[in-house]
Amino acid sequence: RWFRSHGGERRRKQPLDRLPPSPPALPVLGHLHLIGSLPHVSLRSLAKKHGMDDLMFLRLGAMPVLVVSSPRAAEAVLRTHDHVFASRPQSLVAEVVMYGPSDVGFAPYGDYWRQARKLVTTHLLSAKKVHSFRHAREEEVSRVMAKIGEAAAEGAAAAGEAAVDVGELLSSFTNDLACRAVMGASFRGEGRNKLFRQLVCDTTPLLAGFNAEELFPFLAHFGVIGKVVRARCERLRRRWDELLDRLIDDHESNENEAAAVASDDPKEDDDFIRVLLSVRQDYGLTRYQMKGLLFDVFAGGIDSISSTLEFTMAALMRNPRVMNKLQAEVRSKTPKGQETVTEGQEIVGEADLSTMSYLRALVKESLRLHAVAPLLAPHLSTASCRIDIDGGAGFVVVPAGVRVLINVWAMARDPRFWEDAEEFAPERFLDGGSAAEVGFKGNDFQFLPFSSGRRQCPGMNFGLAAVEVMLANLVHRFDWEMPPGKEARDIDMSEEFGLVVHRKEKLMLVPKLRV
Ligand code: HEM
Repeated sequence: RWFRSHGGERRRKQPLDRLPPSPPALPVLGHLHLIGSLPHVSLRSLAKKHGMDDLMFLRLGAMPVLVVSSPRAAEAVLRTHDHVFASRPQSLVAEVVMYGPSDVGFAPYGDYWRQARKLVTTHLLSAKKVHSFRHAREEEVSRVMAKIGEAAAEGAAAAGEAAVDVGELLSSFTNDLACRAVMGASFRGEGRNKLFRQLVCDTTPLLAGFNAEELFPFLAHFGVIGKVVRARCERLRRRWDELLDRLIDDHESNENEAAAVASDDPKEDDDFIRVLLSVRQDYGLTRYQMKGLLFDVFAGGIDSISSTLEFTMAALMRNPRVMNKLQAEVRSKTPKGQETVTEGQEIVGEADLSTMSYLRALVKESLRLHAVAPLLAPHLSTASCRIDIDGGAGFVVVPAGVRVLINVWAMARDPRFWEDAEEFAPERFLDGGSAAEVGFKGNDFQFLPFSSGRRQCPGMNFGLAAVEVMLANLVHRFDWEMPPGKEARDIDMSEEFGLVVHRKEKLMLVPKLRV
């Protein structure tokens, strides 16, 4: 229905329910054949090619999709009409693996999500709670520094070059950090950290979106695909249950803990399971819901931090000018002999980071060019919504039940909003720079690595604290070189799409102890 009669006896034609513009589509597939292995890149090209710079309406198989490609359209969706677009598409994977879903990330917009999110932001991921984990973070950083130190010493002793797999080191660091936050210092016992790491690796490919059963839901209901996916999800769910139930049981059966939980409000440095046990009654939490909330820490927190760190190290290697400036800042602000000593290692402590403005600008620049969630997580419209981004001239109507992909990657590289958009130049975020006022909080819609509005990442403080302290230490203690025969300018920055985008190629670097 494009037109309806309007205005009584004199029938004038008025536009009605004008969907956002759409490129030509094929039967059955819709626009699916136009999406390559990196959907954010394909969607940017498609929007450009057809001049659909703000909003574009697609059909991927049976799935209606709204693509948002400009800051003003993002503002309309994430701020003006946030309440309409704050839900999540439901899927078999979310239902089976995420307990309902009972986690925050995949829960549909509504009372449960509101309560769960309040719990998580108040008790698990608040700035105060993140600060209380600073010693734990410093200890985990010290362990990584010790490992790299050994590799550097081996390389020096053999007069050779001992390259380390930077991604492997960093993902084991963030996995251990998440385990420690969830279950406390005992997380290495029985190799629990390794079990979680394996489980996260096996689960994340299923969460990437664009699964066949979501694109063609009739397959999930009637076909063999549905059965296969369900069986796979149920196997994973059993493994999550086994690990999480054991941890919760251990916490519950510890007599001291039980007493503390019964009598006290959560304490500052309590691990997440203890916190959840202590607020369980206030929030009326079931065990399934507790497990759902813990799931988010592993699904949301591990890869996002390690991938950010790995892309940043790769970008630093390709830009020696920036690396030198960062090292100069970190080293001058934490001179030798004034490091924090943790676990026998001299490290840059978190207290030293507050004056490192170049470090903060660098993290912003890295997340601008390498947002680890380039399309955010998919949003879903829960009602029909009239969007007016053109001051009255160009309103469109988005129906209920449409999946929304916000291409923050494209906006962060758009020359209309950034000076020298493809340049890696942290200076733009420093005082006097062209993006000096642009921050992480979601008020600048051309820069949304943590999103904006109701569904904005609640783990931002947790994530940034880990990224900053690790980066500062990686460049403080070591100089980094390429393995023999390789040039830094040849480091391939290609990505692999998923719930979190990863580097396609391993980053192998040679650490040299700073002299
Ligand atoms: C550098 C690190 C991180 C980045 C760049 C990042 C980015 C994001 C993004 C882009 C979203 C989607 C927002 C949307 O759909 O509008 C998100 C959601 C979320 N993140 Fe993060 N994140 C990071 C770290 C973390 C950490 C450490 C945790 C938890 C420990 C976490 C927990 C979550 C949760 C629970 C959601 C879902 C929120 C909701 O649906 O209400 N994130 N994150």
